Amino acid sequence: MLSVRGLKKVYQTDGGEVEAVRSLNFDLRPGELACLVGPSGSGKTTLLKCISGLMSPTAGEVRLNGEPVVGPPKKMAVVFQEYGRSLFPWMRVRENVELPLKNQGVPKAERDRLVEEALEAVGLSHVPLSYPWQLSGGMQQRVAIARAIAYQPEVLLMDEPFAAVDAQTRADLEDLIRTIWKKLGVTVLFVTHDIDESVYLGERVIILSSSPTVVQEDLVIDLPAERDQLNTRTLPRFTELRHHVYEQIQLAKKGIRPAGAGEGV
Ligand SMILES: Nc1ncnc2c1ncn2[C@@H]1O[C@H](COP(=O)(O)OP(=O)(O)OP(=O)(O)O)[C@@H](O)[C@H]1O
Repeated sequence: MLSVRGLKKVYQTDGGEVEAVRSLNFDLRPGELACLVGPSGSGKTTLLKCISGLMSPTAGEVRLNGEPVVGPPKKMAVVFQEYGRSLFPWMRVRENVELPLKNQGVPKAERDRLVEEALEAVGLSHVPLSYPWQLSGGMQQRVAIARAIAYQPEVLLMDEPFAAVDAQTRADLEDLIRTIWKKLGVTVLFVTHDIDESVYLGERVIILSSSPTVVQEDLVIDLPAERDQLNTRTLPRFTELRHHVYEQIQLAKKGIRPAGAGEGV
């Protein structure tokens, strides 16, 4: 469904060229939930900007359902880390969720239904008339998630969406993402700094090398599909996978790449 081929991004700065991403190759199948981890500065945000069509790559391409991505695709939604800046403070919760649908020309009755369903899915049906600043950080991030899913995307990109919320809320939001993902069958690419989170959430973890970036490893997460915060995290296999991802990131930071890294799928 989503294909990244030979993706390269070089930024032009006053200090010269910065090669953020050298050559990235991977594919996401329809309905897959993949996490993306890598050392700080390895180009995760750069990659998401290229995938979402917000920025053009220097070379290579992104394809969605076979079509090259040259601008923001209709069937893609993005949730950013900074919920405080991504919601409009002068709009009520339901208006924030409704806005992209309005912009798309979705008729009023259908908008109402989609907004209601999305708020229900994230457990916020009781606060449609609140303003974002009247809600906790975790609730604001759930509004951002509701806005993304109301839009009925085929692909949901998430850029460290839970980095700014407390640990307990984070655990709840992780479970919310898995529930929504299963219910909607949406393809999710989830960027995180948190190794445990990547293993807990993903069916796959794509580990990036340090800059200039290639795929260090593309790891299948063979944990049971039914996951819960207590039992899954205490499984011996969870510990093994977490250990493995951690080790790869440490190697990536030292610039050590396993044989075959960067060759793609
Ligand atoms: N607009 C820009 N202009 C110049 N260089 C940039 C720009 N954006 C990012 N970079 C550089 O590209 C590299 C990758 O940055 P990017 O933000 O994509 O990494 P990241 O993996 O998301 O980082 P982090 O995990 O710290 O959020 C870094 O060296 C960064 O300094």
